[in-house]
Amino acid sequence: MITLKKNIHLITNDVTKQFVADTVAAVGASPIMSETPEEYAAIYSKIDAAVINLGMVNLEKQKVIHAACSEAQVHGVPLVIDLVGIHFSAYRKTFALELLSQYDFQVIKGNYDEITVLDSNAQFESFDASNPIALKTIQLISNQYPKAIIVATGKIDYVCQRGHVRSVSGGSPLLPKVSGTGCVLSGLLGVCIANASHTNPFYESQSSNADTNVSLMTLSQIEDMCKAYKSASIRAEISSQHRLGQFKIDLISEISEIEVSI
Ligand SMILES: Nc1ncnc2c1ncn2[C@@H]1O[C@H](COP(=O)(O)OP(=O)(O)OP(=O)(O)O)[C@@H](O)[C@H]1O
Ligand SMILES: Cc1ncsc1CCO
Repeated sequence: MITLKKNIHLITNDVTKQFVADTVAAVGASPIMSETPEEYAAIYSKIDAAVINLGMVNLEKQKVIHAACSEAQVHGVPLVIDLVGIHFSAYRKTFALELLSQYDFQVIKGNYDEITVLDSNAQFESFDASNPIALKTIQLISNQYPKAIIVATGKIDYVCQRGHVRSVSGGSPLLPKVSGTGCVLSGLLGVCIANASHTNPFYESQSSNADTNVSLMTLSQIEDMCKAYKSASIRAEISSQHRLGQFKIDLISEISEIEVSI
């Protein structure tokens, strides 16, 4: 396996900026955290993937995110969106749906509650990601966004595109006890999609009749990243002897051992 040095633009929330930047750097990519649209034309000519995290949006940030997504589409840069907290407010949900209707995201990621919001018929009202999402629901959502790979995280991660679902189980129960471990995964999915786009003609053509096999190859790469992250968390749990603060530190070290396949 080869790891390429990729530039990843990350717009994330204030709670997780450091954690996400550290883990993207840990797998050998370069995090770029700019929230200055004036430099996006220059930056996006050198970017390999962008990750948009909705954790702390406000009007100003909405403009920043629109500028980034527009520039990404101009330069053919693959986009990941992390739907942090969209089940909590109509404001955030409306903005998320606006982005999803205006831009093509290669990966749409959220915990069960966040992803379920994309199904207008869903009735979930639970606070955390402990409710197993119905497979039917995620398949339905993935059919609504056929160009995207849907990643619904929790005790089991579901990775889905056009009705093809892969499930990834395992992982440390300490993961949901550390704030930002979902944001970290979306950063890593950005690295993954940056490497996939390097060898994957799907992203060059962006045609609606893209070869299904190529698309499934990317689905497998995303699945592998989810698995690698869960495995890293188990190793961190063991080395930290279940001590939560130490677990977070050890998780960064274990993430640095992940090799990104291309
Ligand atoms: N009970 C669990 N057991 C094992 N792994 C879990 C469990 N819950 C979540 N995870 C894993 O933790 C990571 C974060 O998932 P989670 O669904 O908690 O994200 P999140 O709510 O988006 O987190 P945050 O918003 O704090 O970044 C994922 O890799 C997921 O697989
Ligand atoms: C944005 C945000 N709000 C509460 S915790 C957190 C970071 C994990 O998403």
